Amino acid sequence: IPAEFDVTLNSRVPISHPAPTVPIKKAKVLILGGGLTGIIAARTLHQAGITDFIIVEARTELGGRMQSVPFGRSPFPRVQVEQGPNWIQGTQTPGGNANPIFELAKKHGLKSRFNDWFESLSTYNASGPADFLDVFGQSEDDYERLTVLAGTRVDKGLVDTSARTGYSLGGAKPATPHARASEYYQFDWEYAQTPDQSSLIASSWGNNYTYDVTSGGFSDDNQMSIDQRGFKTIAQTEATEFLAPSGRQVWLGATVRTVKHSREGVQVVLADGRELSADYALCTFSLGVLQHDDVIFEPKLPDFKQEAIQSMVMATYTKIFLQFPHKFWFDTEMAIYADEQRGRYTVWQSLDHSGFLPGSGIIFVTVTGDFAIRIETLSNAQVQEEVLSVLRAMFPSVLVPEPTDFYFPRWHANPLFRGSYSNWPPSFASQHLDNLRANIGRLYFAGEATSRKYFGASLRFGGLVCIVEVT
Ligand SMILES: Cc1cc2nc3c(=O)[nH]c(=O)nc-3n(C[C@H](O)[C@H](O)[C@H](O)COP(=O)(O)OP(=O)(O)OC[C@H]3O[C@@H](n4cnc5c(N)ncnc54)[C@H](O)[C@@H]3O)c2cc1C
Repeated sequence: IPAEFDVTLNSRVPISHPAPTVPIKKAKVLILGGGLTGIIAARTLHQAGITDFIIVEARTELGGRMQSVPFGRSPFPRVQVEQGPNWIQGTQTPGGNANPIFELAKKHGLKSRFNDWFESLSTYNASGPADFLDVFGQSEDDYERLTVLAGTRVDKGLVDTSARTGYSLGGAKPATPHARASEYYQFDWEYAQTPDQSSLIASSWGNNYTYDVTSGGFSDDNQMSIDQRGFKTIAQTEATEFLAPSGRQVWLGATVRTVKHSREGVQVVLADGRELSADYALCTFSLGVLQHDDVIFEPKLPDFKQEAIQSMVMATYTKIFLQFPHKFWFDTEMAIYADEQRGRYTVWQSLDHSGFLPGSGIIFVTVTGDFAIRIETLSNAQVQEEVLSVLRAMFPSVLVPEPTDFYFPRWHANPLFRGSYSNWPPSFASQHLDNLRANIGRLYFAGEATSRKYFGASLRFGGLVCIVEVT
């Protein structure tokens, strides 16, 4: 309380002095979170003629998990690398449905390139280069059988199982480091958790609705953004097309602490004490944020909602970027490293490649799931040492130099995300998804995790579904 308002501190202030109040900003709709879902929800409202909304975002820019960061040290120019999403997964087949992200990319002239995950691939183990592409080919067939099995179970009305059970029923029981690394590349690298931790049916849905044209998917291409404006440019440029130039519809640097909801409306209290109120609110915060109680709901969310929130998993997918004074690695786009320990620094991608960022000296390795959470507890120096030891094993005849730059984000610890994207565990029932999406009176929910077809690793348009009801 400022001293001039506090009668106990300053007796000259008359006792009748009005109590200090923080002005409440009123809007028709508050959109909580300025990621892609929040932006598209705002666009939907705008198109419906409702312009009295405010996007409330804690970060200093829109885009959410779409985050490009400058990376690299002299003598190389610094380049933008994507610590969040990188690929448009499934683009369009002639005459077929277009992935809405692909549409945005075309509209805003995103520079991207086809990324050949399956044909431009080198393989290594702890002794160096090792050709196990035949084993890898087998793992592609195993994954194909897995998705077919999931479809059969849905058709027969059978219950879900883990993807591990599905693999085993299909006869796939990887027993060697080569087979386990190949399976990891097919599965964990997409779902950010192991087959044991993932739903058979839901993981296959995600795959089919994205890649399989006969199941309503877009195409089997993965298009990688190499745009130096950052992948986020498609979200941010789209937003500037309809948001008021005055900036009144967006509050940046505004961290929500409390969401009070009632039959009359929704009131939001920010970390700095400012308050906003509205007739409706649409919460697009990540599943991880909801799970972690970073935001307090008053009254508490009902039991059915809390059960749904806690039943899904916010998985972690971490890219570790390294820059070296010269390129000493493979000329393919991708590489698999098969360690004795499943999932230990398995998937490598060269950015210093003619199709991507040639001459950049950059390579990155991706880790997922529990291993990704584990490295967040280590220091940068410890992780760098582990990664370098793997590179030395992969390239025994090379004197692997010290990197000129090294970086990885800590998605799991980040209070605005608490992980990278959602994954369905085998115990997740379909009803949980309905409950995750369900509104509580005037408080609506959207975002990546609330999408039945595209939860997890595909950019989400969940906001569209809920906002129709709001309008
Ligand atoms: C490492 C990684 C790799 C990925 N790879 C791909 C890929 O290649 N292709 C693909 O299609 N998808 C990928 N994804 C998934 C994709 O990024 C997400 O599905 C999508 O960005 C989710 O958008 P959203 O708007 O639902 O959520 P978010 O982007 O999380 O938006 C929610 C917003 O809420 C804000 N927020 C959180 N808490 C608060 C608070 N208390 N107060 C105010 N604001 C708050 C956050 O800052 C954020 O901006 C990846 C994600 C990650 C992290």
